[in-house]
Formats: sequence, C-alpha cells, structure tokens
Amino acid sequence: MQRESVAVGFPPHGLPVLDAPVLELDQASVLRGERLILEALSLRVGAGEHTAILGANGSGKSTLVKLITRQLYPLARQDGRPSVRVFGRERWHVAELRSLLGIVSPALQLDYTTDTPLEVFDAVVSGFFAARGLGPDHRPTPAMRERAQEALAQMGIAHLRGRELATLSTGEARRVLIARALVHRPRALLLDEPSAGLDLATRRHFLESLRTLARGGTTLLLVTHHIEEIVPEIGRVLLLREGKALRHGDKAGVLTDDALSEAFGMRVRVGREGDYFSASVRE
Ligand SMILES: Nc1ncnc2c1ncn2[C@@H]1O[C@H](COP(=O)(O)OP(=O)(O)OP(=O)(O)O)[C@@H](O)[C@H]1O
Repeated sequence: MQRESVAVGFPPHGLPVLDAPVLELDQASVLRGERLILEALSLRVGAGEHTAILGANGSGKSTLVKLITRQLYPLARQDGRPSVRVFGRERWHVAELRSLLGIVSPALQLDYTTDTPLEVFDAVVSGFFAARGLGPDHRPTPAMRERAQEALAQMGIAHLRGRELATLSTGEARRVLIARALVHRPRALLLDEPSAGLDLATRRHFLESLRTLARGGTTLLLVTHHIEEIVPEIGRVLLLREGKALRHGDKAGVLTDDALSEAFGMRVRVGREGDYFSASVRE
C-alpha cells in the first residue's frame, strides 16, 4: 500500500495564507494529450464565497478539479505569471494543501472502498497524516482521535465506527470520506459530484449537512452537473462549456434558461423550489 511520507498535524492556520482567496485562476489553460481541455479560465473564490462549478459531461469539470488538487498542471503563461493559486500560493506540498482543502471525489471513494480493507475510524483519523489508513509511523494523539469522533458525529455516522469501508453503502462511504476531509477543519471543501449514487433521502440529508458546513465557515467548492445540488448558501456559479467559462457570477444571473440551454446543448427550463434551483427539458 502506498502511503505519503509526510505527516501533518493540525493545519498551519495563522500562516500568511489565512487571508488569501481559496482559489485564483487567471487565464488558466490545461493540455491533455494533444487537446486543450481548459482554455484561459479565470475564477476567483474568496474565503466564504461558496461556489458551484457547473457543466455538462465533458465540459472540463474533472480536469479543473485535478488542476486545483495539483494532479494536473496548467500551461505556462507567456508572461510568466502564475495562472493557478490556491490559498494565495502557486506551489504546495500535496499533504500541506490537503490540510487546508478537504477533497471528496468519486475517484477517492473508489480508492478507499476497493483497495486494502480499511476501518471507518482509521480512515477518518488518518486524514491527519494525509495517508490511507494508519501505518506503524502514524500515532494519532488523543486530540486527533477526539476530533475524528467529532467529525463522524458531524456527518451523522458515529454508529459506523468499527465497520469496513468496503461493506458500507455508497451514501455511508461518501459521508465517511467527508468526515475524513473535515477532520483537520480545512478552510475549504472541494466536492466533485458529491451526491452521485445517493438516493433521494440520503441526498437531501447530505445537502443539509453541506449547508451546515457552509454556515459554519467552510468554503464550499462544488463541482457538479446537477443544478439541484447547488445548496442555497452557494451564491456564485461558474458555468463551463467545452473548457471555457460560458458564464460566471451571481447564481440567479447565471442559472437562466438561455445559459443552461447553451451549456447543456438542449432547451432547458430553470425552476425554483424554495431556495433550490431545478432544471427540466423544454419540449
Ligand atoms: N487524458 C486525456 N487525454 C485527452 N483528452 C482527455 C483526457 N482526459 C479527459 N479528456 C477530455 O477532456 C474533456 C473534459 O473531460 P473532463 O473529464 O474534465 O470532463 P467532465 O466535465 O469532468 O466530464 P464528466 O461530467 O463526464 O465527468 C473531455 O472531452 C475528455 O474526453
């Protein structure tokens, strides 16, 4: 099993990154193979500016997630200026970045549920070490253990302690991974298609827990193709189409019939249900 060698304790809050925006993209472009997948994308997400990145299949959402998590790098700009900054910095050690930015993605869930068996509490507490489970060199302190238990309770899954991740339902495993992502109280949470595979009730419950996090001060960066997942606390939307920003700004201004029809390549009608938006296909 591969483990990252660097152990991180509590996050380095108080460093100069504290006041920096969560994310700054300035004309960021990404090449994959021979193709330009993201093209001159600009986006600024300040602390507390909960933002959704919305787009059809193939619009470049996962590529953008990988750009933020440093799994992919942007093309160098001609003027030499950085095109991607996370918490004000261009370069990060992955483990250090993870202590500030919690990440939940389908790829991560697959990895955690299919590889070597992993117990729920270990999965969560090992988030402090940016490792997949506890190894001989990882010694969680009582404070870390207490915080892991708190994170499980926060996601409503304290009763799953002792179970193996592989035996959990999709929704249960998703909540374990969110507890893990939250364990060191990151400043922001990057959620890639977070409610994929969740049933109606679990999804609603999950969205409510996202709302609580947002209200508690964790900046949400939600990547999705489901407009229904955009919880009321999210006020900004970037609409992606073929790797470019089709619209960006205030939620109500972006989520219009015209903009979504263009983004999804079909006639879409946007509806409102309370504080949530919905979309249906226009005949
Ligand atoms: N390694 C690669 N080489 C070439 N093209 C790639 C590569 N990975 C992705 N692409 C292409 O980049 C485009 C954007 O893919 P990406 O996975 O970022 O989209 P997405 O919006 O996340 O899609 P989905 O909603 O289906 O997950 C697609 O056209 C895809 O075929």
